[in-house]
Amino acid sequence: MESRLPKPSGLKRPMSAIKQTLPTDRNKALMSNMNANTTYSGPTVQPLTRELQNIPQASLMRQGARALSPEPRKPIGMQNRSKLRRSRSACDISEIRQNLKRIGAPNLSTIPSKLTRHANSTMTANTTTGSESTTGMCRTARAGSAPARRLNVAAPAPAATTRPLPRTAASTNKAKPATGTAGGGAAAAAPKRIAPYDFKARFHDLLEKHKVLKSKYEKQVDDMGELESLPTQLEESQTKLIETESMLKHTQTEKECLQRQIKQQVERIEKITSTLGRAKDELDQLKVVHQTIKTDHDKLSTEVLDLRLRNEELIRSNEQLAADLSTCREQLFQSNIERKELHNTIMDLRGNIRVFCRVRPPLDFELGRLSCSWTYHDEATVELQSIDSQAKNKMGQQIFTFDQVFHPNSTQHNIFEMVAPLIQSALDGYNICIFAYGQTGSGKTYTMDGVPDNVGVIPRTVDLLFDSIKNYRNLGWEYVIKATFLEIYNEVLYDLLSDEQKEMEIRMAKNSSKNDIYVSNITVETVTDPNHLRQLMETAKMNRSTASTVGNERSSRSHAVTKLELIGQHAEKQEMSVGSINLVDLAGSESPKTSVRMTETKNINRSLSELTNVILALLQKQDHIPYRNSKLTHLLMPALGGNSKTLMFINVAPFQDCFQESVKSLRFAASVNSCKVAKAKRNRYLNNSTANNSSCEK
Ligand SMILES: Nc1ncnc2c1ncn2[C@@H]1O[C@H](COP(=O)(O)OP(=O)(O)OP(=O)(O)O)[C@@H](O)[C@H]1O
Repeated sequence: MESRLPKPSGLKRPMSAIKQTLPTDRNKALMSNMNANTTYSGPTVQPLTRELQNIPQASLMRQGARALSPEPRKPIGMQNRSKLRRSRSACDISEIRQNLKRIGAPNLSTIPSKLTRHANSTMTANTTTGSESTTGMCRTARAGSAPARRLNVAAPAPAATTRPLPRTAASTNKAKPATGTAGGGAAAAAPKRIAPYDFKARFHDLLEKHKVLKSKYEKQVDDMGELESLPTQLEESQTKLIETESMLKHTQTEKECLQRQIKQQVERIEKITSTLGRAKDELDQLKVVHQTIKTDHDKLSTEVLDLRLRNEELIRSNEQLAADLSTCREQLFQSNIERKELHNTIMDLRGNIRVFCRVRPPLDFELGRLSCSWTYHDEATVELQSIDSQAKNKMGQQIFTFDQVFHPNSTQHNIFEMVAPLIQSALDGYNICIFAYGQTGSGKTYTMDGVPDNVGVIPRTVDLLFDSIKNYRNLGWEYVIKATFLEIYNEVLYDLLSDEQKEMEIRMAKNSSKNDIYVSNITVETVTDPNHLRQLMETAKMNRSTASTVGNERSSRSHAVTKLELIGQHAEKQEMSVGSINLVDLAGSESPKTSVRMTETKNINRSLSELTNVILALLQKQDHIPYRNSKLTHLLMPALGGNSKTLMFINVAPFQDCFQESVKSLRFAASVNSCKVAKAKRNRYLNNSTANNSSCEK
């Protein structure tokens, strides 16, 4: 086939000037600049890419021209051939890649492997063809394999060691005969130079190169994409860096905080250590104390054992004593009953109505008043004489005998000594009535109430009652005291513990002996202690009607009756004892001639007169005793009628001007003293029977 192509000899080798302008060289220069700047800033292979893009186009153009134009081709100019020569071989690509590796472009690391793969595939594909290009590509691959392996190393290798020498090899091969076998496998694998006229071979060669370069280009494009993502990665890295810095700051803050805490903990540990030291010292001391206590404990344990033995002996002894005590108690109870019987027998022998006469002393402001002549023959007999001779002749010698006579020097204590046995009888279940009778200003209230610094019968009775109750408690008796305070003024009853105006009547108690009476609507207070009773007495005293009289500015113009009911129970013996004490402060008797309150005086004198009549009727043992003729006698009926022990104080003033009234009172008292009253009965109830439905023991 005749070819109109110029002969190969006509082809000229590329000029060195052209070679100097190869993109490879430009890339080398660029890479060296980049290495100098130590920074890689993006797609440094752009010029190479543009030229590489031109290669296939030129190749296609030539192919197209060849395919489309059967006409003889235009002679390829020198420039075209130099361009062909300037087209990059695989060695050039390896050189570029090495440069990229030197600048540390991490995304180009895949190039050698692809090159290697491409070279291998090319070698495999061209093994069958056995063309020179295959050998050349293998050389290229081998030349690029070392840098390819080194691309995976982080630090770029020196350019001298990694720089491939494709053209040198090519020139060496070109200098040496292609058929030489002395070089062994390397010489045999040297690329066979394509004849300049073998356009087909060259075309294939170029095609292969194009494929390689195209794949390289694609790889570069991929790498470019990856490189383009570097700013984003950089931003992310910066963001991460900022976050890391903030975390670092936070960590430093936490670290400082932890250091402070550590410091505090260290101080605390030091404190605890010192405290522990002190505690250890204390522990040592306590151990010593413990040892001492343990020794004492051992001693005490021994003593306890002895004491237990002693206690057992005492328990046995105590049981024996308890049995003896029980026997003694029984004997004491029986003895107490006998004592009560004997005591009350004595009281009976002394008389159920006893009369005590008391002559009061003149007061300091009364020393100028004339006194009668008083002669105290013995403790029971008193003689009274008027100092007026005319009256003395008329009245004669006045001698009176009573159960007891108290002269002006007698004290409140002397008086109460004689009263106390009666109070004891009240606790034994008897009704007691104590009243004071006498002229106004004679000392009745003084005897019954006394003055604050020298109390009379009623306050002393209260004290004695509560003392006796304590003693009776030891004998098994428990007492309850109920108190009422009543006033009779102008024949009307008043409750001294109440301010209310209410209807009050003296009534007979149902289902009882005929002498038992009670007052309706009266306030009954249960007294728990002496002070409580004194408060009640004070209230009653304040409520009591008083009015001034000629004889006494504080003279009471009414009868005051204080009643104390004593209810005792013996749980073991199931016995009950109910006694009462009536303490009566009578209104003073007064002559109507000297009185300025006639109505009061009339009522007072009438009630006192009725009291005299009742006592005389009792003395004469009349069938009818006029108790109901006055409120006073009606109220005192249980006390006068028999089931009672009555004590009457006759109070007299020592003065001459009181002589007539004194004689009158003393005569009345003497008549009462001679009155015989039936034997008193003890209110004793057995087996929890009540006072109202059981019969009294006689
Ligand atoms: N034994 C006494 N020792 C000292 N002073 C007494 C004695 N008896 C009475 N007095 C005093 O005499 C005065 C009159 O006594 P008291 O008030 O007791 O008489 P009275 O009989 O109660 O009079 P009335 O009937 O008017 O109430 C009082 O100042 C009283 O302190």
